Amino acid sequence: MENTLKKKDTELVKRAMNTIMEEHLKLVKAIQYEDIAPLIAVITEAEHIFIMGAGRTGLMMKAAAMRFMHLGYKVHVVGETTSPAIRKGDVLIAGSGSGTTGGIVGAAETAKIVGAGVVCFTTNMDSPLALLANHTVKIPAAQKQERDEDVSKQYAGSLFEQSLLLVMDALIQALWELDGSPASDLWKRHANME
Ligand SMILES: O=P(O)(O)OC[C@H]1O[C@](O)(CO)[C@@H](O)[C@@H]1O
Repeated sequence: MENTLKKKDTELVKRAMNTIMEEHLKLVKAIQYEDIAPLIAVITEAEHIFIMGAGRTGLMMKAAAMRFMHLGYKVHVVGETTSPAIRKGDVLIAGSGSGTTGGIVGAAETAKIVGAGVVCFTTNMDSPLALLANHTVKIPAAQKQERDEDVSKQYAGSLFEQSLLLVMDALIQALWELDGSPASDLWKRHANME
């Protein structure tokens, strides 16, 4: 009996993983990579990179911020105590599935006022954040309150949040390839106090 249950649960988890992977395989084909390409110049030319996102979206953005630091960029996570003022010549990179999260839209407005660039990753091209941004990358995933099983069977913004990390990592991988530094150089920047 116990073994049958374990087998059933194993199959359940395996099926869930397949569902997620199938959603990603479909999503990566729908991404407009031409919209991501200009970000290579935007990021390499920025004096400081400011990273922002809320909730789970914010956790993915923080993971990307860490890699930008490993690559040697001057990067700040908006809201952290050591994050300075954004200025002209800097860029704000914001992730928001809905594109309506108040603090992020407010930060994008501030960035625009001082003359900094704004990049956003969102599912919603008509959102206030997308309309404010200089560069908008559409992640073709479900919005957090959209229950369209054809787009995603996962809860809320999960597909968006996972894809955001993958897209940011693809961008970071491309930046690393262009940079050409050996992994040992990046490794020196890893935190040695954790
Ligand atoms: O990606 P959005 O739409 O800005 O939402 C931010 C976050 O808000 C939440 O709804 C609650 O924290 C999360 O699910 C999501 O990651």
